Amino acid sequence: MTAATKETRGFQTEAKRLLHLMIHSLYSNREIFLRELISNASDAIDKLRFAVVQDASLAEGVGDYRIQISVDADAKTVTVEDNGIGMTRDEVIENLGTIAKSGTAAFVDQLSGDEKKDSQLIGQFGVGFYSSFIVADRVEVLTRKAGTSVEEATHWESEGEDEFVIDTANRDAPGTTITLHLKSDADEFANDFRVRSVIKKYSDHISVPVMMPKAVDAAGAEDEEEAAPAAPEWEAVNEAKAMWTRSRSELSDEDYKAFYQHVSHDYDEPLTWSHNRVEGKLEYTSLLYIPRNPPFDLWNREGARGLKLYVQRTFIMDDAEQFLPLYLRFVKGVLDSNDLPLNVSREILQQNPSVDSMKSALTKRVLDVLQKMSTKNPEQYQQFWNTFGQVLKEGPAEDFGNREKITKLLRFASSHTDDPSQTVSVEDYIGRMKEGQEAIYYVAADNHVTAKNSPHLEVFRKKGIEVLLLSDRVDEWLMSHLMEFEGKAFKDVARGQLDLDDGDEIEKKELEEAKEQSQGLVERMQSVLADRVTEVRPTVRLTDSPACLVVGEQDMGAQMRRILEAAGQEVPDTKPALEINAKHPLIVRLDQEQDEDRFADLAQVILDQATLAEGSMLEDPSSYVARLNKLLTELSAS
Ligand SMILES: Nc1ncnc2c1ncn2[C@@H]1O[C@H](COP(=O)(O)OP(=O)(O)OP(=O)(O)O)[C@@H](O)[C@H]1O
Repeated sequence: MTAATKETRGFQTEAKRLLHLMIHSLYSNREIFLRELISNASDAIDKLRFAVVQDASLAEGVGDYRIQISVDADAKTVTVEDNGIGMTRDEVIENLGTIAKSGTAAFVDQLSGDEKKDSQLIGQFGVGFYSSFIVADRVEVLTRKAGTSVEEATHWESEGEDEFVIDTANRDAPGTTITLHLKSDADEFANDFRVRSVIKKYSDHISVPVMMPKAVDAAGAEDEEEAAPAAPEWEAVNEAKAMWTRSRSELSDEDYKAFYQHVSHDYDEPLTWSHNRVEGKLEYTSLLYIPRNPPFDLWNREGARGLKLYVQRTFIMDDAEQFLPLYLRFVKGVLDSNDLPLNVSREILQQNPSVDSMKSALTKRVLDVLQKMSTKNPEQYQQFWNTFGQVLKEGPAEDFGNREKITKLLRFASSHTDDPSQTVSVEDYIGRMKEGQEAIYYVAADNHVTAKNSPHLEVFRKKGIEVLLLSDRVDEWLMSHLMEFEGKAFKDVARGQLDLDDGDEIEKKELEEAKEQSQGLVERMQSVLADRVTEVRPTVRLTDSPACLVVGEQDMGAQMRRILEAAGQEVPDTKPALEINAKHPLIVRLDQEQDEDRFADLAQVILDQATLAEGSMLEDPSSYVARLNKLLTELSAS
C-alpha cells in the first residue's frame, strides 16, 4: 500500500478556466450549487445500490440510504453527506481535479466572457461539483469508497483557485461528506430555513430522503446555558419517491420541470414531455422530455445521449443509447423496465429482444409527441424544428419503417414564401399542388439564396408551381431516402429531363420547334463542350437565364458531390447535360457567331456561368476569367 501522502496538485487548465467563468456567470443563480450536490449524492447512492446487487458485502455499515444536509450558522458552513458509493483517492483526483467530459476544451473555447450568454451555455454543460465555489471560498471533501477500509478514505480540500490538497484520512462508513465554507456574502445558505426551501424546490423527485436535523423545540432554545449538543434527529425534507413511479395526476408541471433539470442538467424548461406506464407483454415506465435547447455536444457523435435506465427502480446506467435511434438523440428522460435483469450491461442490452420492442415503442411515442405538438402548438413545434430539425432529417435514412411519420414532421423553406425559415410541411405543399401535378418538386443548393435564385426554378415560377428550397448539408442525403409521400414522388428540379406533364400543349410545341431550330447550334456546341457535358439540348425550363446544368436521373446531385469532395471522398466522375434557352439573346448571338474561336470561347463561358449559378466551383477559373476578359475587350473594341 502506498504511504499516507499529502500532496498539492494543480487543477487541469480547462477546469481552472471553467471554474473561473462559472463563478462569475452563475452568480445570480447561486442556490443551484445545492441542487448539484444533492444530484451527485443521489447518483452516488444509485451507484452503490446497483453495485450491491452484484456484491451484497458492499452494503455493510451503510444503513438506510439517505442524504443528510446540515448548516452551522456560526461556522458559516453547509455540509452535504451521503452514504453512496464514495470515491478512491485516484477517483477524487480524476473527478474533482479535471473535467473528464469529452468536448470540454471545445466547450470552454465557446465561452465568450459575456456573462449572460455564458451562463446559458454553462447551464447546458452541467456545472456539477464546481458550482460549490460560487458560494464557498473553501470546500472540503471526505470520502470513502464502498469496499475499502476505514483508513483508506480521502480528504480533498481547495479554495477553488489554482490547486487542491489531497490527503489520506479515516472515515467510519463508505460515502461522501462535502463541507462548504461559505463566502461572507453567501451566509444566507448557513440558514436552516433557506436551505430547506431550496431542497424542497429542487429535490422532491429524488428517490432517496434528503434530510435535515429536526428543529430544536422552543423550550430548548430558551435555555441560555450551552447544553452539550445531542446527536440531531433527522427528518426528510423532500417527498423521496422516484418521480416516474407516481401517477400523472399526482404530479404538477413544476414537478416535471424540476425532474427534467435533474436528468438533463439543462437549466431551461423542456418544451414538452410524455409520461407513460406500459403494461402487458412488456412492462415499463417511460418519462421522455423534448428539450428547448440543444446540448453543447449535439453534433459530437461520441456525445452523451440516451435515457437514464432503471430496472425495477434500481438505477442501472446513464445514457442508455439502445432505446432510441440516433436521430432522436436530443430526447432526455428515464426508462424503468420490469423485464430486464438487474445485472444488465450494455452488451446484454444489445442482444436483448425486449430492448428492440421498447426501442420501437419509444420511437413511436416520441414521433407521436412531436406530431401532436405540430398540430396543437405549431409555434412551439417551429421552435423545436429550428433547434433540432437537422437532427430529425437524419431519420428517413436511419429508420425506414417510420419514414412516413418522419416525413410529416419535416419542414422546408419553399418558393411559396421565398423566406429562408423552414416552415412548410409536405402536407402544406400537397395542399397547394396544381391540378394534375404529380410530383413534389425541390431544388438543393449550398445556401438559401443560391437555391432561391436557381435557374431551374424559372419555369416553375412562371407556372406558379411551388418548389421546396433545400440548403442544409444533410438535405440531399435526406432526399435520397425520401422517394415519395402519399403517392407523390419527390423530384429534384435539377435532375433528369423536365417533364412537368401538365398538358401544356403550347409549351410542347415550343420545345419541338426549339429542337428543330437549334439543331445546328446544338451540334456546334456539343463539339466544343464534349469533354465537359454529356449533351447540349434546348429546354423550356428557362425564362431569364441562357443555360443551366442538369444531372442525370441516376447521378449524384451537385450538393452531395461538393460535400463528399470536401470530405476528401472519391466521387464518381459523371458529367451533367447543358440545357440552353434558345430564345435568350446570348444564345441567339452565339448561334450567329461565325468566328469559330469566338464561338468556342462564348460557349465555354456560358457553361462556366451555368456551373457558377448552381453554386459549384469552376475547375479552371483562370481560363474562365481570361475568356471573359477577351470577350469584353473585343466588345469594347467593336
Ligand atoms: N457525492 C459523490 N459521491 C461519489 N462520487 C461523486 C460525488 N460527487 C461527485 N462525484 C464524482 O465526481 C464526478 C464529477 O462530478 P460533477 O458534479 O463535477 O460532474 P457530473 O456529475 O459527472 O456531471 P454533471 O453534474 O454535469 O452531470 C461525478 O461524475 C462522480 O463520479
